[in-house]
Amino acid sequence: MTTNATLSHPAPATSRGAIAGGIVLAVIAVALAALPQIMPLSGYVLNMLMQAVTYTVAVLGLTVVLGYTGQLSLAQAAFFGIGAYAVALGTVDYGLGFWLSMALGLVASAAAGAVLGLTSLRIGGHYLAMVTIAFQQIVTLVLVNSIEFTHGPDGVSGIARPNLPGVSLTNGRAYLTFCIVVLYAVALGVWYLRRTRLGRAMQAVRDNELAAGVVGVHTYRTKVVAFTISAVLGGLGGALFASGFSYISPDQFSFAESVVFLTMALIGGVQSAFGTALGTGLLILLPEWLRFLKEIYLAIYGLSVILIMVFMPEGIWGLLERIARGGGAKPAAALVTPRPFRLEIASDGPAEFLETRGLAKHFGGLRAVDGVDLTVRRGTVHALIGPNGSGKTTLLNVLSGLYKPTAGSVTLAGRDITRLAPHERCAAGVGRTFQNIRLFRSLSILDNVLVGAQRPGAPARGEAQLRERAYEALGFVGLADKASELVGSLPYGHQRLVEIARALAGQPALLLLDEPAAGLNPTEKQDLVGLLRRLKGHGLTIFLIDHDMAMVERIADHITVLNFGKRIAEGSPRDVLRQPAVIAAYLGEVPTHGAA
Ligand SMILES: Nc1ncnc2c1ncn2[C@@H]1O[C@H](COP(=O)(O)OP(=O)(O)OP(=O)(O)O)[C@@H](O)[C@H]1O
Repeated sequence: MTTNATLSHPAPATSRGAIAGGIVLAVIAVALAALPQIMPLSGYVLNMLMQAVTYTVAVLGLTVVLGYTGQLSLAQAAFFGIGAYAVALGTVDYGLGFWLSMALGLVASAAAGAVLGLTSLRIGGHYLAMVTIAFQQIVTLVLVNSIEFTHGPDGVSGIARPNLPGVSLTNGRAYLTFCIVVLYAVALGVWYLRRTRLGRAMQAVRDNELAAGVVGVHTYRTKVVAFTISAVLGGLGGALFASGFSYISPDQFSFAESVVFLTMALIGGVQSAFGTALGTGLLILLPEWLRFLKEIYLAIYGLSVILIMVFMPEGIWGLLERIARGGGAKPAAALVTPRPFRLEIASDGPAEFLETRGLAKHFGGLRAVDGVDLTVRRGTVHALIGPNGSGKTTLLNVLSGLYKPTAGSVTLAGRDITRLAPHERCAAGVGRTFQNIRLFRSLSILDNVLVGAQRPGAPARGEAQLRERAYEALGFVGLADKASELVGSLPYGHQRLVEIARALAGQPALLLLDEPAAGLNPTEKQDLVGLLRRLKGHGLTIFLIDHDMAMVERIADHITVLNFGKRIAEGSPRDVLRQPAVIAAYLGEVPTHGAA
């Protein structure tokens, strides 16, 4: 570990390929924006470009909700419809003007998106996707059947285009340029979002929701925000679309259109704003290019889509990125000398740092944890041991908030944390690692640790401080030079260290480790013991589960033994490991004396 407090700010590794790619993109972007002004475009081409641009704005919403946050939404056409009908009815029936109508449409889309996101509290995965389909169908039914309000299947015509101060957008070419500028702003925002605290939280939820909560991400709120942003973008795309075509009807916003939006995002590469734009453009242009095939064109179109999806699961953009990276070559490491690792742990408060009283967790009739009283003293290493299935991991899950206890209480530094959610416990100073490593696999090592550093209430604030903190934690575990590598490319032992660094970056006061030595070789175990001793030296309280008795004996100040969910022994390693009840529990023999 470096002792001098020097930190050269980590510049993101920028390859020549990325710069070249950026220049190419910028040239294409400027050329596209200038196209309507410098080239005579037929009405047909103008309409196609208008559709591509307004659709892309809406499909970028899927990048946020599905690409970044991993939540499948099949209602994007419904939000597109809400935005479109707000502008259509607002301008045609109510004389509100474009801007006010659009604002109302965005508010309505945001509200509907937030409500959909709120349902994720009760349900998730496929069921949540079903709810989005139901919402889509409700919107379609309203558009078709509320004839008085929406004009029904006849649709709305004569939708006006807006004006900007000093600029008339009534001309189709001027309006297209305006839509392209809006698209650029949205695409830039979505691209940048990925690099922000919120974007990292979203990606953490996508990669591992359980771990995200434990490292301080408010997973529920993150999903609601993602749904809301996605809905607003859907509404914005729809509002621009309605004015662009001056006529809309319900069939343009049906479930089939939601599937088309989803296909566009997946084909291009849903995890990237550029990929989404590429996929949308391609799926609008492809049918036109294939028209010369006459009656078999639909079959070829369908086949192309299937082939892209099967052979490019990350989409076309994902493939291009992989090629640009040189077939998986490691990105250049940032030259960073981390500051020495610091932990700011309050030294006042009760010596009994973590206490459980009568803690129980039952799964139906199975008493996995059965009325456990536990006291972990401040600044000690406390080990929890016991045979397989004795309830150790369940106890740790109750302590970190992943399981609600059936009975009993948990107190941290005198504060009752029994009812707190995982992210709130993290904010209270509880960090943890998992028996089966739970990292955010598509993120870099640095981004994994940044998610830990940005937990609510952590001292690190701005992006620079967060990076500094993340590098400190990575330097402590000896991985600062690998920060920019993808976490999935690391060997198993190093992945365990990244999990520890992620927890440490959040400045915990208590670290819960679930079998940290599992799968490590003897040298790595030796290093782990050294690392835990150094952490103890920083005043951290450590509560760990492990099966390696030699390691536990070397590192632990105190041991608690569980069997069948009950505490059967407690004390110093020397005493506990020699107790007949403990030996019997491990060897499966019936003790001849009463249990401790
Ligand atoms: N989510 C769950 N639903 C039902 N039963 C569970 C659940 N989680 C754990 N159990 C059961 O609770 C008991 C305790 O399991 P737990 O994983 O806590 O044991 P452990 O001591 O950590 O075991 P190991 O050392 O093998 O990891 C086991 O019988 C297990 O099958």
